[in-house]
Amino acid sequence: MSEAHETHENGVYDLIVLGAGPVGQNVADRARAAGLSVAVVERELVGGECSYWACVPSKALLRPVIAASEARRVDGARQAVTGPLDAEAVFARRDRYVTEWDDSGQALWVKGIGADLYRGHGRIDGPRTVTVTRDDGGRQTLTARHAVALATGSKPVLPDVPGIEEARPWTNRHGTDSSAVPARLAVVGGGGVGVEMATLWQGLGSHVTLLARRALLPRMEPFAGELVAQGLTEAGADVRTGVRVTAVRRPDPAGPVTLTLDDGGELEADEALFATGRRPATDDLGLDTVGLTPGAWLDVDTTGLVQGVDGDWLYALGDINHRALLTHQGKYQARTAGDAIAARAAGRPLDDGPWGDHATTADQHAVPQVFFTDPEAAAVGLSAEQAEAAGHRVRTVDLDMNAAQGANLFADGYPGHARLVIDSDRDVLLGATFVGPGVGDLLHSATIAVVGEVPIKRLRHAVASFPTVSEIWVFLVAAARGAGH
Ligand SMILES: Cc1cc2nc3c(=O)[nH]c(=O)nc-3n(C[C@H](O)[C@H](O)[C@H](O)COP(=O)(O)OP(=O)(O)OC[C@H]3O[C@@H](n4cnc5c(N)ncnc54)[C@H](O)[C@@H]3O)c2cc1C
Ligand SMILES: NC(=O)c1ccc[n+]([C@@H]2O[C@H](COP(=O)([O-])OP(=O)(O)OC[C@H]3O[C@@H](n4cnc5c(N)ncnc54)[C@H](O)[C@@H]3O)[C@@H](O)[C@H]2O)c1
Repeated sequence: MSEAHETHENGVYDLIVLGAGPVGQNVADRARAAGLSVAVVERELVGGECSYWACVPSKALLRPVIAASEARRVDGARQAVTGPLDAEAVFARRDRYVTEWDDSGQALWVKGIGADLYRGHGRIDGPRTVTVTRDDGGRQTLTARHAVALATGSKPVLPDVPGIEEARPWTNRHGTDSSAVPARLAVVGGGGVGVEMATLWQGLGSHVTLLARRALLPRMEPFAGELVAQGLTEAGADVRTGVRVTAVRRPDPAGPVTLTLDDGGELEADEALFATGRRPATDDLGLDTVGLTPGAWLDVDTTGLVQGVDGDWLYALGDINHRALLTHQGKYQARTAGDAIAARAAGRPLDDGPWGDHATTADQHAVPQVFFTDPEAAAVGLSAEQAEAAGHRVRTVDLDMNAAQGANLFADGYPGHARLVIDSDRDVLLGATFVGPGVGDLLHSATIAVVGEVPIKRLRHAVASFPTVSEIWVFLVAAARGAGH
């Protein structure tokens, strides 16, 4: 295998990675560990959207909101948490986690794994060829011996309604990098970004109105969105479902923004944050030079190879393949593809059957997700509706979380609910959903049960410690097996 420094001068690498978000970094790391030479191309900040305008700043900002709320759920601690959050201190905490939007540490990490970092906009220019255009207009051509991995992520979508551009709406960018609390914030969209942003800004002192076309968190079990809506309402937010925004206006650039709604009403706010979905960052990637459609999500096989491109050299990992717009799932795809690229480069056979080393089988069966709302909503695998739609014969087991004494000790009046979705034919879990304070850290137990296809009968022997929130498993499994077990 060639070393990076040998190839640097002529721009030839075993692997070229476009995008240095968490996904690009992981595929680079895995390929370097296997001895391949790697170039990483990044046009903005090394670390990507996740590090600077998505996962990391949102969770850095949300944690103080949730921590204060959790304290208020515990008698004795509640009396000590009386005032509002110190917003300035919360923003300072966020600034530390995003290293003041300075990526030099992450750039050093890329160099530390022995990859070469190219700063600029990367575009494919025919098979195995990438051009990098720097901010100063300078261009460089790189050639890949074995593979090019696209990991350029996604961008927010704004609805096509009159006045939207002039109204200067917030997206996830201002929603995570602002250091001022708007007195009134309209949040449009009831998916993950919408509910987390509503929780966060309401917690920091805004009066939030959340507008959603449908129920909140529509891809989860219905009770998840219902309990999250209830939590937001109790925190003082105005949650309105079944409503659409038809126009936006901000006549005075320094004044408020007004949203026109399809129920005939209007809503005035100081800022409007649109969390109305994502599109792939593939519009300016040179996809047309290899027969693909610019701006489209990229369809990949289980190893991450883009379908419809000859020669087994082009991979698309993370958000842009639309399998699961989640950092952890993208990193899993990146580790898998990095190993597959190394195996293909060395002429080794692939282990790409279900659950093999070179297969992203979990993308289909066991994607875990935690929304850091109050209460938290956590799910893995299929909801009951999704399992039935997929043709499984299913039964469900439902319990309020306060069936576990550990939950009550964790939070007085613990608000929460759990559901297991069980394959009636094989008696294994297809999915699990937990809603309640702190359930995010309960989720991995369910992920292991789903991935491991652990029979419900065997799960009886997975004893949860008393008195933890995890004890809900004991009651769920007992209910799943029926009386007498
Ligand atoms: C508000 C918010 C909160 C979220 N919270 C979570 C969470 O808690 N947990 C979770 O798992 N997921 C979360 N997500 C989703 C998560 O952010 C994405 O799934 C993740 O960032 C995808 O990683 P990626 O590496 O594919 O893309 P990105 O992180 O978007 O990185 C892509 C990189 O590619 C670069 N790039 C793009 N085009 C080019 C080009 N032509 N040339 C060179 N470089 C290019 C970009 O500058 C960027 O640095 C959240 C998303 C949002 C919006
Ligand atoms: N903690 C986490 O894991 C986390 C947090 C935030 C986001 N994410 C991920 O990031 C991705 C993007 O999240 P998102 O919330 O931006 O997208 P999303 O697609 O999950 O939700 C967008 C919502 O906006 C609604 N919508 C679309 N157009 C609309 C319009 N014109 N008016 C009103 N509503 C409209 C949709 O019905 C949908 O409910 C998701 O896959 C999400 O899972 C993850």
